[in-house]
Amino acid sequence: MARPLIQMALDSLDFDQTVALADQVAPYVDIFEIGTPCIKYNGINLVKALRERYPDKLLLVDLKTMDAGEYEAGAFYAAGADICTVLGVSGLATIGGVIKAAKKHAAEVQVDLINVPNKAECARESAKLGAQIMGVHTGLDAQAAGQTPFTDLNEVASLGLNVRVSVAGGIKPATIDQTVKAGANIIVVGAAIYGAPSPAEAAREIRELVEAAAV
Ligand SMILES: O=C(CO)[C@H](O)[C@H](O)COP(=O)(O)O
Repeated sequence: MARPLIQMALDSLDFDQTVALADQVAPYVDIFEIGTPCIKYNGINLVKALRERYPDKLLLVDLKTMDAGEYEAGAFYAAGADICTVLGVSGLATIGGVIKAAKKHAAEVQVDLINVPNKAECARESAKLGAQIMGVHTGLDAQAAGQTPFTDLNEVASLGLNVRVSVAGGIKPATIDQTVKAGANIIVVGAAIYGAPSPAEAAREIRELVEAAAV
């Protein structure tokens, strides 16, 4: 089994803290996600800063675009994003717009299935349009209400679509094994790393657990 990629969700609002956190976990993660609150607060200059600082890392900008897909995402691809996210609930026109912008920059699109009623249908239609990554995602507010992404992950991963499946939503060391076994290709971790006493140690532990589960 190929090792799933590890995506660090950089969800701080502070520019310098975000860069410092990226520096701490860089040896252990494959993708830096500039989280939605972070990108809203810090803007495109943070994309440019992380692109320059980490030319070899994958950079995902969690725009969660809801409208004007090509217009909104284009600037972030131009600034160096490898992947931008678009909400599945936005509709196929907006998803198609982000895909159009991505193609202009040889970049990729993740459709965030958060709060999508029929995730299988949205994933199928988005894949037909050319979206490369389906994001199974239990958001922070849904987590606070006790929800997890695992049922949705099993459903989307079992569709057999020619896409990568990303999973986010409270992933922690205790759930890494089941996440890998369920077929996730990208594992997103935020609070379990940035909320740890040592984010570097937490990221190292996550990396070791992912490698062990993928054997
Ligand atoms: O996109 C997000 C919230 O909307 C977070 O980045 C995502 O949920 C990962 O963080 P955590 O591991 O803390 O759930």
